Amino acid sequence: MPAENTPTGAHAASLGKGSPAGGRAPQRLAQAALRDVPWEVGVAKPDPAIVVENVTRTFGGLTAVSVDRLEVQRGGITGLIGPNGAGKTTLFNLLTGFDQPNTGTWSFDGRPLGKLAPHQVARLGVVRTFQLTKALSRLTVLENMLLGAQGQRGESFLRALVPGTWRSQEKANTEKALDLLRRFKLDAKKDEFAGTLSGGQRKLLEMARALMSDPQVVMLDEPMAGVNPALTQSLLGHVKDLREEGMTVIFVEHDMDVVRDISDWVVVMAAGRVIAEGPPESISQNQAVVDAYLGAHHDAPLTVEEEDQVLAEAERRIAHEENGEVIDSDTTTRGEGR
Ligand SMILES: Nc1ncnc2c1ncn2[C@@H]1O[C@H](COP(=O)(O)OP(=O)(O)OP(=O)(O)O)[C@@H](O)[C@H]1O
Repeated sequence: MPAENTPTGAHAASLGKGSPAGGRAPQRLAQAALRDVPWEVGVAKPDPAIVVENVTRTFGGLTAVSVDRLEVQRGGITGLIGPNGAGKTTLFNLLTGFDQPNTGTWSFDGRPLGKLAPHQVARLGVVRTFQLTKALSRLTVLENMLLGAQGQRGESFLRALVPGTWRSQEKANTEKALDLLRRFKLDAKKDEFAGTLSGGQRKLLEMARALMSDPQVVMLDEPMAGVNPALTQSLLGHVKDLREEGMTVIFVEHDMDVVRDISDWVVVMAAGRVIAEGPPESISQNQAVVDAYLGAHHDAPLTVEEEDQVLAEAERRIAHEENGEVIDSDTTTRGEGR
């Protein structure tokens, strides 16, 4: 059932955006559009922004992604869930040009996106953030934002950093960056090095930076991971705001409470495949999902081996984060951001 509350919270109100057609809140529009869609894998959506067909990606003998068909409804928030190694990040990498598939096609608004580089995909309106944030430690927060202004004239950020050579476009970019930093409450940090930000603030910067290119589709890879509870609420509000502004949001998340809270539709992956999709309330009723994911994650206590795995994974992630802090150029390559 659609929520009764109009989701124009403090965040949305602060944006001063008008309400969409018919005065109905986007959450209700997205949920209404999806209300009669059957809970079936690969099902057609009334107004798909993204359509994925027969996309496979293997690494050696491992099939990381094998998606026959997936449509993502425009203007809604789609949660992408699944156990570790299900292929969620690889699918993000493929859809945004950071990796190339073995087979398959995908499109945004009917335009094929295959074989495009990430910046070309971004110019067409599809951007993503990374699980491990890619804020560049040795640039200031504002400079990081200017790097996000892709697809616009005078885009060389180096030029934008040299006083006296700013063009109107770069001035506009700076104003836009400052507006976004205010919105994400990072304006006071604009001249600080991104490396001094907390993990949560980096997530905010990552999201703010993604918005510099005026995207229509925003793909967020674990936007809440590692963020303290106070900032989680703020991040959740910002994700809802993207929908308020008419954007299509796809996000990867492990926390089912978060998924239930903000998703209009949930897609479940396991072993590279989509094994279920439907509104959030359909997911916990789905036996395949319970078997592949929820049961394994939430019901059974961890075995000693599983605990060791969790600890090893945590150590790996911390090591990555520490490495991430010394990244000094935006040289994203295949498979990065995992
Ligand atoms: N560059 C790579 N080289 C080799 N194997 C890879 C590479 N990238 C991903 N894989 C493998 O592909 C599978 C899917 O990984 P992926 O990171 O997409 O899963 P995920 O669902 O995002 O997992 P998590 O929730 O842990 O982030 C995993 O088995 C992973 O080890």
